Amino acid sequence: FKTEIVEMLNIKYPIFQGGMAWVATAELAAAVSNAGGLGIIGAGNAPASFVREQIRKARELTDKPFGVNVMLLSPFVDEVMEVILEEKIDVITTGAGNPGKYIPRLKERGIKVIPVVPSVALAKRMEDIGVDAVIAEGTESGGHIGELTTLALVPQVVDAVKIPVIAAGGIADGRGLAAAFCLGASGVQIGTRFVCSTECTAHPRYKEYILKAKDRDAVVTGRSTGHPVRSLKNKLTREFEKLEQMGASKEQLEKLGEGKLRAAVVDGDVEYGSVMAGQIAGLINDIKPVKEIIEDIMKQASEVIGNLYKMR
Ligand SMILES: O=C(O)COc1ccc(-c2c[nH]c(CNC(=O)Nc3ncc(Sc4ccccn4)s3)n2)cc1
Repeated sequence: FKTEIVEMLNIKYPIFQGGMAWVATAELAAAVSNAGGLGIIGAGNAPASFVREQIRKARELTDKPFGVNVMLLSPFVDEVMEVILEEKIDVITTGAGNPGKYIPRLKERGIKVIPVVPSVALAKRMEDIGVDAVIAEGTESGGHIGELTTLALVPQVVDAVKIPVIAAGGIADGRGLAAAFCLGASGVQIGTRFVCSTECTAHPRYKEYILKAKDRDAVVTGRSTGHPVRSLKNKLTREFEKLEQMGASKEQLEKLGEGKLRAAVVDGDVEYGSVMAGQIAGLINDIKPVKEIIEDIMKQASEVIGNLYKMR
């Protein structure tokens, strides 16, 4: 599948690994890049020193291209961008905001910028300011989400912009990759599926909780704060729902959510931590090496597309 995005980034397969905060460390990103996808280090809310260290570690583990995801709500976003400019990273993705103010300096360094967009309007604005591609992420995704589904958002973004579109949200196997191609995407970004990989450094209890999840367990909390987040049902989400029903303030709700992703990913606190995962969690029932995950996706996508062809 030699798509535009494969050519642009000099990768083998049109598969990005989501730059998930706390989860997407150098080990996971390097494994994905070594397997032919685009591994992406998640900067999350971490300071510049952490990001520099992860980049150094990734460079020891792979000589393939890899990216860094900049979470634009991070208090350290400016210093993290400085590190990215200094370290001459090939490509960055961005999330949870508009990277507009950083584009000129990134482009002059030849760094490719691929923002996540939750709407057609933002996709168009991003194309106008010169980004290289967009990741159209549906509400099925884990973590901080928009309102539109992948099936509705992706074709509308594809029709609205000329730059390549990566589909994200609810994709975890070859059927999802084949579906994304049918909608006009040049590739996919996958998150939850890569959490359940051997090389992922998230706590084993976090991975187990995803394996046990069913289709309706990935619920949304925090809509009233303006930053809705999808995570697996547990005591924290029930606490969130109760507070929201009681009309708790934005500050109270954000206070409740603080540090909870780290508690889940690093300490394995799946009861009171924020076990961020997408609606596709119910499809994931095993922990496999990244190479196997990627090769299974490519093999199944070929079979599905072959069968569709025969059905004509
Ligand atoms: O016009 C604007 O500025 C609004 O623009 C946007 C609005 C939303 C998005 C968006 C949605 N999804 C993504 C990419 N995915 C994510 O960013 N997923 C995330 N998961 C956990 C995160 S940590 C967090 C979460 C909330 C509040 C504070 N910290 S970020 N970006 C991108 C741009």
